[in-house]
Amino acid sequence: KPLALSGAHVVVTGGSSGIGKCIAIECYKQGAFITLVARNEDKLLQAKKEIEKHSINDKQVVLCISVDVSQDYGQVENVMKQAQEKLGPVDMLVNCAGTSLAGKFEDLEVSTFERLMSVNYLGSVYPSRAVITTMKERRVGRVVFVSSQAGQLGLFGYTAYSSSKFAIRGLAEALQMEVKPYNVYVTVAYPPDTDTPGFAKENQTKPLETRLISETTSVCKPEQVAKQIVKDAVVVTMGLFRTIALFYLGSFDSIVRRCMTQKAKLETVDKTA
Ligand SMILES: NC(=O)C1=CN([C@@H]2O[C@H](COP(=O)(O)OP(=O)(O)OC[C@H]3O[C@@H](n4cnc5c(N)ncnc54)[C@H](OP(=O)(O)O)[C@@H]3O)[C@@H](O)[C@H]2O)C=CC1
Ligand SMILES: CCCCCCCCCCCCCCCC(=O)[C@@H](N)CO
Repeated sequence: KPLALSGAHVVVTGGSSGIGKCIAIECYKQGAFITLVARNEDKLLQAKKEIEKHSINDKQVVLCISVDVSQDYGQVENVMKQAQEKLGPVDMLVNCAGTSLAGKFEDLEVSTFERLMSVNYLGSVYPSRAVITTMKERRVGRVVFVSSQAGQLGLFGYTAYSSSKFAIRGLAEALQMEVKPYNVYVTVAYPPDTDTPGFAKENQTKPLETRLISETTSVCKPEQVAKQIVKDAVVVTMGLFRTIALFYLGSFDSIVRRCMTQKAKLETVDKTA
């Protein structure tokens, strides 16, 4: 049941920096083939070099693809095709590309709401949409979404960021119900503040209140956060805090499975008719 990372093709969006880069290293250390997706080519090449230091055999490859995951679905679909031609079908997709900007609601530009929703939300939809069909067909796959603690709690200064991270949760939970009968598993990570270049940049925009709220918890190391995310994706366990939801989800899952069998039956009837 756990996904074997050895020889697996893992795509990491946002894999050139911070948490994403550490996720790529973690998977590479376990023998995976990696595709890094981000915009800046220099940062991509730099990260590739760093990841390659952790190789465990001489067949392993790190492929770099420069694309904006939030701009155009066709573009994202194309680069996913390229990656699959080179390294085979994607076994695990990690949607880690994301960005943050804090500020009071009335101080944030309207364009910031649009940008964060595009990058954090649509930037997770597009790559996932591009690989899910093959995953379902192969009955193999893991899709990882990186939300945030601010994707569980709406916090001062995060009106634009939190909402984009809440959106990811809705997407992930609905998608999980669709793909579970195909042995494809969806996980969502809700990391706390983590010491990355993105975090340093975010800190320059934080209002005092946001900073004080953040300072009530400690800052994690990206290596540590990445390790947990990879572990949760490889060995999927249902979050038990959703005890009440479990009953409902279980019965909904059986509806989905029933429809799947029903459809399969109809298709055989069609073919034999
Ligand atoms: N650090 C933290 O405190 C926390 C972070 N998170 C989330 O974790 C994820 C990673 O964060 P972190 O490591 O801090 O971020 P970094 O800013 O350090 O790295 C972000 C990565 O995403 C890429 N990226 C950004 N925008 C795009 C885009 N439009 N298209 C393609 N790639 C893009 C960047 O490369 P490039 O700019 O070249 O495109 C880079 O590789 C984010 O989703 C963030 O919201 C969640 C909780 C806490
Ligand atoms: C059930 C959940 C319990 C949570 C405990 C509450 C602690 C809140 C402290 C502030 C957390 C802010 C996180 C934002 C991290 C982030 O995504 C940005 N840093 C990205 O750059």
